[in-house]
Amino acid sequence: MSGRKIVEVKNVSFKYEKEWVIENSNFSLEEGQFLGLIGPNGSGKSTLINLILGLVKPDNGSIQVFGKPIKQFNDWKEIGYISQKSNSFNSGFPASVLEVVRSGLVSSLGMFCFLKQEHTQRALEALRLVGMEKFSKSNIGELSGGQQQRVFIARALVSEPSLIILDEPTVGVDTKNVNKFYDLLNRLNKENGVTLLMITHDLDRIKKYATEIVSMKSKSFTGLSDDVSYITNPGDDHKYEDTDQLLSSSRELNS
Ligand SMILES: Nc1ncnc2c1ncn2[C@@H]1O[C@H](COP(=O)(O)OP(=O)(O)OP(=O)(O)O)[C@@H](O)[C@H]1O
Repeated sequence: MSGRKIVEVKNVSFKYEKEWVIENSNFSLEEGQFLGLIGPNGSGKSTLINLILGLVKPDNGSIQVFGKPIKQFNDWKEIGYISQKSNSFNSGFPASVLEVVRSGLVSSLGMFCFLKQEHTQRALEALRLVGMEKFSKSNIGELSGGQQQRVFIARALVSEPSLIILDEPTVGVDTKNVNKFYDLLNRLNKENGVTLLMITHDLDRIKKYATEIVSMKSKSFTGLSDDVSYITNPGDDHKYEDTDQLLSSSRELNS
């Protein structure tokens, strides 16, 4: 790992309405990490992602992405995003796997560009990386949830991002395919050097694969990275029973 910070959240506070969702918190992500973000429902994990993607603005504090203040950052093709809703096409959805993957080029090429043979080749290469090349002509809705998620990884990969952010991507995916999906993420991280930030409730698997685990707690983050501030709140009613156990056992990850 290079140690280069590609996301840096400093002293950030954020509220949608009256109540703070994130309060005076710090978080950072380094190039090459596979960072698992865990925490109870409603603790603010997706909100952190929305802040990093610039979809909502912090009330206080600063956010830097790839070394730039988020307001100045515009190289969005560097970041791929996969949500939990990606894998829910029904069988009638009228797009082929190849079309779905090629649509991932829109952010780098612009809405009205003409797709060329070269773009099709890039899409096929991304499908090959996720082991889905032979499904390129299939209708996306005909695939299983797990296969659809692999296609969405390919769609995120086609613009060659340095960072992929995943928000509970395995919801609704069967166990066998979840295992394959984690293996794929591991390969992308280790062999292709893609940095990963993944929200998950799957403590067992994330413990096995992540290089770093950060937990949302008390509107803030706790974790094992030196860069993540550890802030506790004795009045915390957001208890995540497995978190402490997970964190203590995952110390081995970094030792
Ligand atoms: N658009 C919104 N407007 C108002 N409140 C919101 C909005 N989105 C989320 N919240 C609230 O902000 C808090 C944090 O929500 P968030 O979705 O970030 O949590 P989470 O940790 O991702 O939860 P989950 O694990 O259930 O996905 C919750 O109390 C939620 O109800």
